[in-house]
Amino acid sequence: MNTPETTPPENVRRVACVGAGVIGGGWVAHFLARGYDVTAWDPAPDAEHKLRRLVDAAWPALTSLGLAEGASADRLTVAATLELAVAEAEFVQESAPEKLDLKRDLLARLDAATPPGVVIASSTSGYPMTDMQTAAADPSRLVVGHPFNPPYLIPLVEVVGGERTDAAAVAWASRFYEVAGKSVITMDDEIPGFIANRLQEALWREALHMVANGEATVRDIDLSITEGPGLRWAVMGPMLTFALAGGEGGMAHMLDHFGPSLKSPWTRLEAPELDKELYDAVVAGCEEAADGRSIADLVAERDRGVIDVLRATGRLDREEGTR
Ligand SMILES: NC(=O)C1=CN([C@@H]2O[C@H](COP(=O)(O)OP(=O)(O)OC[C@H]3O[C@@H](n4cnc5c(N)ncnc54)[C@H](O)[C@@H]3O)[C@@H](O)[C@H]2O)C=CC1
Ligand SMILES: C[N+](C)(C)CC(=O)CC(=O)[O-]
Repeated sequence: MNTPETTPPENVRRVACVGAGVIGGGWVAHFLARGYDVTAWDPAPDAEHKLRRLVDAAWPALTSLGLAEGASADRLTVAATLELAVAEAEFVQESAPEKLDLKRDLLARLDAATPPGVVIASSTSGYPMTDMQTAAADPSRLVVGHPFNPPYLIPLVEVVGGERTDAAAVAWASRFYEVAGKSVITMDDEIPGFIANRLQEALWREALHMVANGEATVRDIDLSITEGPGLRWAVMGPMLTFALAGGEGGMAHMLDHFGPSLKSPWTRLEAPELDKELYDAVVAGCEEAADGRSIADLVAERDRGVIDVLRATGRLDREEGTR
């Protein structure tokens, strides 16, 4: 993959974002705030309008976090074609809909149009790159770079290659994301759902079971995390958090004490049937929880809250590469 044309991660100036919805738009906002020139492409007729609106909505939060020198929303160009978007890119982030055939064809098209040696990353939430890279002429430069919503505030990116990805492309992408201000987990193996989504989906599956069985409301589910473990998880992960549950004895005492409860029939990890009743209950519960606030209101509220948490836990003061 490493050809003479490959720009060192530290020297990248121009990034292309292909697919500019919730996540692609969030990536655009992030890269602009970090001082990159960004070229975007999305086939939807109203995509440019929506993208610029998303960037404008995110900009106050990004300004309050601190923009990179020279960063400006004016450094966004919306290209008329995919080919024009990637023609001068030094890195490409694909964020098109989560459909395997579409990703396969799109990555092949991106590979054909992008200059040699340039790494192309997919935002996929769970497809293994091995399954997405099958139609590309040069699959060696294709990697997964899985972000979290919104990519302009949540630091984590999970990076992994496929069977035909060159290890150099994975290393390059991981370093590039670090330089671009993200926290990176690089995986050696293609774990289904990666790491964080596997954890989130387990929690979500249990939540849906409880709603389906009338054991908890949508509000109960959300409150149980925001007023409970979620507060600790922003500071320490579930492992260290539970180590503290063992007092002076730490994790060893915690396991001796509570380990046997692992076998208690608390969970229902089989996925519940997402039938109309459950679907309607979850949608109605979220509308009730929103209590009249629009999606734009909730996005602004979430962004303020995440920034407060990042600030309160000292993450904004750390050196380059942590956000
Ligand atoms: N929404 C989320 O919370 C997260 C989503 N992701 C992943 O990001 C990717 C994008 O998801 P969202 O932004 O949520 O979807 P979205 O539906 O908000 O945006 C998808 C965009 O892709 C465009 N599009 C449609 N066909 C296309 C094509 N052939 N080529 C390029 N663009 C095309 C659409 O016009 C739309 O603007 C998916 O792979 C998803 O799994 C990753 C992390 C979180
Ligand atoms: C719901 N989702 C699976 C698309 C979520 C993600 O992939 C990551 C996130 O933002 O939580």
